[in-house]
Amino acid sequence: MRRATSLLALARTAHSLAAPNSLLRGRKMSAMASKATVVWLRDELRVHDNALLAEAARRGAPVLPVFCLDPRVFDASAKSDLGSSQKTGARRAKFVLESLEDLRGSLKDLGSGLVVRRGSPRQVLADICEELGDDVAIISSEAACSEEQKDEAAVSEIAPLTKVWDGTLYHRDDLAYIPFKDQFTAWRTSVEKGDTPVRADCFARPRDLPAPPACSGLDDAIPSLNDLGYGDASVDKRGDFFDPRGGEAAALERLQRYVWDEDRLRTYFDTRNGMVGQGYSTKFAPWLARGCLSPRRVAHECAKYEQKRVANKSTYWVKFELTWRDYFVYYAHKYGEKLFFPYGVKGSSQKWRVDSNALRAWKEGRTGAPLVDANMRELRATGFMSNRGRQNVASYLVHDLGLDWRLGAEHFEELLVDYTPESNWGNWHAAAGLSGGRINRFNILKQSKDYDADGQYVKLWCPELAKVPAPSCHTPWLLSTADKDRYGAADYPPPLKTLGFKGGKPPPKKAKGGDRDKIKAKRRQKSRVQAAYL
Ligand SMILES: Cc1cc2nc3c(=O)[nH]c(=O)nc-3n(C[C@H](O)[C@H](O)[C@H](O)COP(=O)(O)OP(=O)(O)OC[C@H]3O[C@@H](n4cnc5c(N)ncnc54)[C@H](O)[C@@H]3O)c2cc1C
Repeated sequence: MRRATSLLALARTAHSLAAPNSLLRGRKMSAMASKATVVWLRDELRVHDNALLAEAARRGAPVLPVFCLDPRVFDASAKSDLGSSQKTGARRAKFVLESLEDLRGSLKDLGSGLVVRRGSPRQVLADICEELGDDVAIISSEAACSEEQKDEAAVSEIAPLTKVWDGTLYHRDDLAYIPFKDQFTAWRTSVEKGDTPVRADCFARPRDLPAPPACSGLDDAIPSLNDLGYGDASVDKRGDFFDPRGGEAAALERLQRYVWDEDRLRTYFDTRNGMVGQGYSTKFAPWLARGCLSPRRVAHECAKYEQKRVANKSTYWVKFELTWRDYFVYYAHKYGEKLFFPYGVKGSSQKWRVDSNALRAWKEGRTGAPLVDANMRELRATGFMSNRGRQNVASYLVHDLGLDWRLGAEHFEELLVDYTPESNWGNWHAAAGLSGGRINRFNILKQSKDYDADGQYVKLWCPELAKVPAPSCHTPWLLSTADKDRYGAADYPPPLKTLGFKGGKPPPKKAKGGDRDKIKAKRRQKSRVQAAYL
């Protein structure tokens, strides 16, 4: 049942018209009667199904789309909050610049344009409003995370700011009467049982847009990677994860290729836990993250596929995964700044260790745990890691090494091309057991056996292990020195943490007599067997 007609929903669709203030004095603050509408774009870099452009076009006044390259985010020297990583790595910066080029082309085709300027949103938008004169209104999406919300508050001081909902599979207004439940399954079930629709009326790609008002910057070149201080952004091709090009055009090509040309949607459920190659999962995430692709567009494509080819568990499961994505958006909305607190939303009492050597080894893929190292090396070399990999390396950092999860989250924030604050920090919360749910401590050896039995993945990213036969490539510390030399594995690092033993520690050497000792000996034997994979 659709809930958009509820009073609460109506109140929300009426938008939040923030009180204007002093930066532009004397301006008549009426959004509907404004002379021009500035569309402040962040992660909505597309023209299909774009709620911001639809709202601006509806108003009829000249429309000026603007993107701010904020040096606190898009600059090689910008640091993460804890200072442990870059705020945005080179590959994501490149992806954003490509997306902006693509969007500018599409907007021009619609009779519009795009201003891209360096500076904080407050500064850039104040300058633009000053230039445009009186009666300017601004439209943005409604951010879930605190940094972006602070920007919104600053921008609302400049001119009337209307925030519209954009970017989720399920529209917030349709969920108005479904209380957000902290556990994913409970929340998803309530959404599905409530028969919440994915809105069928995706905003159509507009045929044209009101022409932009005269404004400097409409024809200026978009800054280059070099201008932002970045160097090399190349991608290692070993993973066969094509170098993802930013922009809506590339996003729609990927959708076409994955769903129709290669017919992979049919088997997604069975392949999604893979780690090698471009086709085991959709790889939609980089485009979804920057809003080059709308999740509703993906859901509608899946529905079309179900009608034309087949409807099965796989075709449902992509929508299921997009529900995870929504869950973290709503989770971030619910918990605000707590998303970034060390002890999470429930005040966990876990103590985190500080060990810069261990952290460096994890980041560089030198922990001596092959599955972890292979994944961390792939991330560093490509800007991508499979979901299976992310779960494992996060669990290893938090539960095996006991290090502060926020340092892991910041490293991901730097490197992931598909980074979003909601999905990244939310998933790290889940990995660190901070959201009140079951704590998933992954057994790295079991995971290696289950998902990389032939060692293909580990050998791809850890060339030192390329000649070690499976399953020993997952437990190189058990090889004799002679075997290490024979297989060329002598340079592979020793393990930071012994895997395969309960609690990560080898059993004590001296056994005492009696029944209890027999049981302990049996457990030890089991652990060794697990370690050796027999
Ligand atoms: C520690 C950790 C950090 C992560 N950080 C991010 C992040 O910054 N950005 C991001 O988009 N995803 C993140 N994920 C979720 C997930 O790993 C990626 O979305 C997925 O691997 C991207 O590949 P894909 O597009 O091929 O996904 P598919 O398996 O094809 O899934 C389809 C889409 O569903 C969504 N999705 C799937 N799983 C999740 C999930 N667990 N949480 C949220 N959305 C999901 C994504 O939008 C994805 O593109 C993280 C997961 C973990 C464990």
